[in-house]
Amino acid sequence: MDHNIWISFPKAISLVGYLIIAYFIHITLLKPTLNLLHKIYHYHGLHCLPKNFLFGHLKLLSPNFPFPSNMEDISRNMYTWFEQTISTNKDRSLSVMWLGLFPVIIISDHAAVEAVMTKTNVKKPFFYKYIGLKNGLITSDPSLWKIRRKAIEPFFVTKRQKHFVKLMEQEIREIPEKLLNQIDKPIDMEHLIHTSTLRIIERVVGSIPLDDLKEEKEITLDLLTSIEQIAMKRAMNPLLWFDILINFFETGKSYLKNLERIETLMHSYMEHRKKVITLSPPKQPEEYDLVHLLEKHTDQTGTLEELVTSIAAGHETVSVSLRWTLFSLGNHPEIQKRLYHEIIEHFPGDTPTDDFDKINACTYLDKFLKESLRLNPPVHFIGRVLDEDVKVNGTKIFKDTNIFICITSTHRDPSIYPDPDKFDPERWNPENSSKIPKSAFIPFGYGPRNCIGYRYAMMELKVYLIHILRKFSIKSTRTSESIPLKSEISLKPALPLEIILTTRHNINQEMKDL
Ligand code: HEM
Repeated sequence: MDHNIWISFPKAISLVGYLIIAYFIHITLLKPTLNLLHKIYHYHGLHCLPKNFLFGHLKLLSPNFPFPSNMEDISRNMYTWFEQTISTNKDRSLSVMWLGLFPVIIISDHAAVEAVMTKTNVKKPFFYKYIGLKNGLITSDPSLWKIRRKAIEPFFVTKRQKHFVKLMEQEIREIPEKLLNQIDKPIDMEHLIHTSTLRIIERVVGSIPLDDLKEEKEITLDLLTSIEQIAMKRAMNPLLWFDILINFFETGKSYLKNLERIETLMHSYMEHRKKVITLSPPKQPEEYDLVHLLEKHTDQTGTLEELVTSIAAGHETVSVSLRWTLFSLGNHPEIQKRLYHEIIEHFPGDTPTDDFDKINACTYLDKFLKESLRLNPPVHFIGRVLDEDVKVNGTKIFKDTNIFICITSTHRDPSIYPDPDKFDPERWNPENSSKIPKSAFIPFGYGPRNCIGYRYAMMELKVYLIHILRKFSIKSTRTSESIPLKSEISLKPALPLEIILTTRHNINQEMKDL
């Protein structure tokens, strides 16, 4: 009897071992494979561009696949892919992007946006992590996101915008002066605006004086641009999805090095900030920067994550929007004239533009900017992964599916925006705008994970426009339609947005000219 027990014990041990291995295989291999097969079967009937059975749309997006392609090709193809997919989907039902065998569901209809983007427990798709923002607000998972969002939200409330606008004014009032040697010839203000928006956000969130650390700021711009581009390259090539493999590619190596360099830079910004604050500590509560606030709620790692997130999210988006708004003005002299009138009525001569309430009284400026953000949203698609199944336009989207919301398409829905390609600020008159569903205008996202900096962004755009427009009249060298677009993480013009600035010597003369 005893003998039998001793024989069955090792057997029992091996049985448990087999069960553990079987469970492990089930969890790591079998379950995900079955889930994937189920999704492939479920989504294969949805609208999509012609695809390869195994590689899906990867060759369309990344022409050298399986080898890394040139970034310019990927970003242009990506935009073209979106355009063709949406334009061939007449009823705005769901579409699919097939990254190999992996489906990404594309939505654009405002009802679908409402169904997906109002969910709170959302994760971001896998490729967001390539942007290098770690657990910063944009990329963090729901549990950490809730804590950090609650902590950071007070920093961006309206009361603080009144202080931000004063800081913005300090930088932006210098811009017309800097442009004086560039008048009467075609220019793209990309570098000037890009540097300037970075200087402001670093001043606002990290107390870095506008003129300090010039070299570091230039390097930051280059590094963030390069990381954004490689992130897109990684997303479009499954071989680059694995951290372990990117080390075998030159771009992968330089990407990792760039991430390290950004971290080092953030440390040096923090060091510099310490010195600045010791020399001149903030006097009023509104002068406290974001780092002050973060230090109360998180450790040094968390503070750095949020610092780099707000710097990355808070300069390029504003910069691209501003370039588009100036370019659009240069193509619409009538709109420019009306805006100019409004601006000089509220801010004649060199009146400082740091009066929050007066800026908000410029209602046409607000409508004009909304129209510009509708037609040229700097972020043209955003991603979601839901933790529950959701029914969208009659089709079930399973939990854990990658979903892209295509903002450019949401903003050109003809049933919401008649004559959608027309640049028409009048759409935003109260009697018209009251008919536009909130989920149909989403340049700053929608729902709980919307843009935390949207008031800041709108205010900054307004201050820039007031300063530039009251000093210069603007003509564009091309039409908006002739500018090809490319899709990196943000949507960018693939050609310079050239404008010609002319000094407004004399207001009366200018009125006649316009
Ligand atoms: C015109 C300028 C801007 C545009 C078009 C824009 C657009 C967006 C969009 C579409 C999202 C949602 C992303 C998603 O759901 O995945 C977002 C999120 C975010 N934006 Fe902006 N943004 C702008 C300016 C700013 C500025 C100035 C800041 C900071 C000062 C900022 C900080 C953030 C942050 C931290 C998030 C993540 C919010 C969260 O998940 O809780 N953005 N932005």
